[in-house]
Amino acid sequence: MTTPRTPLLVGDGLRKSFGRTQALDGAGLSVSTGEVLAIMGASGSGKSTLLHCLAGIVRPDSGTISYGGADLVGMDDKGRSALRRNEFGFVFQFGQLVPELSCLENVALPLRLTGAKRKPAEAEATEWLARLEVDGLAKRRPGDVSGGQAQRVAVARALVTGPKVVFADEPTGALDSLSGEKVMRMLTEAAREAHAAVVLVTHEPRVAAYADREIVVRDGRTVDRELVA
Ligand SMILES: Nc1ncnc2c1ncn2[C@@H]1O[C@H](COP(=O)(O)OP(=O)(O)OP(=O)(O)O)[C@@H](O)[C@H]1O
Repeated sequence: MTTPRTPLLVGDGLRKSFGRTQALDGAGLSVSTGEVLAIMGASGSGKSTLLHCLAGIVRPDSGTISYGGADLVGMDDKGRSALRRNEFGFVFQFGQLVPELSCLENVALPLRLTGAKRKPAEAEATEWLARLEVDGLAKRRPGDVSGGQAQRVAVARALVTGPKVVFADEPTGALDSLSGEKVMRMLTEAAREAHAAVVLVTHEPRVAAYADREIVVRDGRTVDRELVA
């Protein structure tokens, strides 16, 4: 899993301020197809801002981001939304599932948004729920399942469109350690099988242990884990 591969997503010299707070001060990283990369660091160091920049959610003040050779910083909002919808998947800490929809409808939603008809979308969603071992919850609403189950539904939803990159921001942050381990194992196994890269923000070493490689963010700058004493 650690053989060198062609970088898929590369950020370099990224700077971003919110008012007088400098969240990023020259951060950079690269992730390759099929690679699981953990971004670690203390609270407020800039991890989420870095992930949001790389995912095309937040535009950096300066620096470059290349995705498959395309310039993500210079791309217009329409192009960035299309990329997020078609090429990226997202798993956040909590609250990402639509409460009014069933778990099945939640997983089918990204496919529906890309124009798929209800039946094939739900058939695909059913397969993903089964892979994440939550197919028994298909008809339930997110509010009626456990936190760990909801995160596995969220992982199914992130992967259902066959994304090239999955961005996961503290995906186990609201879970007990046992449920967290299960979510991480399933997320990384499913992503590896699908040859998707994973960019994972976490402050927990146990969670980062599922990654192929770790980088650390300190005061808005990135350092390779191997170089950190
Ligand atoms: N939308 C925003 N508006 C104002 N300040 C922000 C915003 N987003 C981030 N910041 C600030 O930028 C800095 C970096 O925040 P960021 O969320 O990226 O850090 P983090 O390492 O992910 O933190 P945590 O582990 O606590 O989630 C912090 O000082 C934060 O308060």
